[in-house]
Amino acid sequence: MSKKELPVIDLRLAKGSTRGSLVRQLREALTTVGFTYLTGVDGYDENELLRLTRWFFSLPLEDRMKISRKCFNPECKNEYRGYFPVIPGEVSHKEGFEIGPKMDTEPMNPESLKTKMDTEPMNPESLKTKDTESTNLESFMIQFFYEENQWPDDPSGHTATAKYFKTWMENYHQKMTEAALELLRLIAEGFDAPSDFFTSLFVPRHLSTLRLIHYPARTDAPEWARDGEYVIQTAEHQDSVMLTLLATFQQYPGLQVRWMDDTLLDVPHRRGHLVVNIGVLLSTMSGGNLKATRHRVVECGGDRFSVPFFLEPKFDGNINQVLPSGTPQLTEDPDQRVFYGPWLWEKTTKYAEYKGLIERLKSVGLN
Ligand SMILES: O=C(O)CCC(=O)C(=O)O
Ligand SMILES: [Fe+2]
Repeated sequence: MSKKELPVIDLRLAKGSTRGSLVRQLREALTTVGFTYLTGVDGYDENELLRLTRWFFSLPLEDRMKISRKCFNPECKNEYRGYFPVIPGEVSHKEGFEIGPKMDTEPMNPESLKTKMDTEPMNPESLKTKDTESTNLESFMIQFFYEENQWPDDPSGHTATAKYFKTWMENYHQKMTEAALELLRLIAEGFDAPSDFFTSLFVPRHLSTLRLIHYPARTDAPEWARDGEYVIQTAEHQDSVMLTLLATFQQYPGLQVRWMDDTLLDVPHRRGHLVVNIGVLLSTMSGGNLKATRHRVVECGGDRFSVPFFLEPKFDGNINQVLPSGTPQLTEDPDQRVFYGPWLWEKTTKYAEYKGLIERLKSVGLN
């Protein structure tokens, strides 16, 4: 890799005799840089995505707060999916709206999933014993992660736009899921694993998250949110998930990726291209071969919008697996199942915003 810019992958090459070459290109990109541009995603419409994202954040704050997480507005019903406001005093300076997969049937019934999980041992590290308490906690976690999306109903006279927004975003979530699962098949093939090596982790009910982000301009950024000439909007980090498909937009640069020589590379927008990167979970499941590269967002002279899609397994997907030629890294025991849901719960509830929820659970004898 001579040039210092992200490689470009064209998903259209997955069809026909060019697939083998695409598999090799993808493996090279993701085992070195860990980031790539991705084009050729069927139906990807960045103009409409940006228009609707802007529309959402132009709604009165009062309307957005009606569909926020409970920790930001006790009157809301949702704990996990929905709007989150800017938190003053944090380096990460953004508001967002998080959307899970569309629930095709009824919302998840914890009993049906639990019956299935009871036949498979849970990871003792995540959920100590199978006594009543932990079983109740398990039910709570399932309901928490599988809660239904909430949507703006826009009482200010744009009801048709609000309906269109919901349908469009549900479809976009589905399209991103399909593209991400095709990438996982191509990745598996690149490691001489069966094409569907990862598929069972996602079917039938994965927990992937589509996040619309608005970074408001910060005119008076404090010293601790600066790095030399830059104002930081999202501190340097690795994504924790399997794969991220990030939509960026022409007017809003600001993404910087930690290159292999340890310098930070500006990643400009490319028309019709998403940016794909590996998360820690998939890196772990590849025995460290796929790189979960660090990246950050810096202010680009005003407001900024972006839309990452995070591919995540289902609640009872066993994440203690590794592609051929690697050893499982999550536990000492390769036969030990580690389910995604409880693993994610441990991580999610460490955030300050969930302190209140943990207190509530403790007060009723859970957690
Ligand atoms: O806003 C961006 O361009 C990147 C956001 C990001 O890295 C993240 O949400 O994990
Ligand atoms: Fe990220």
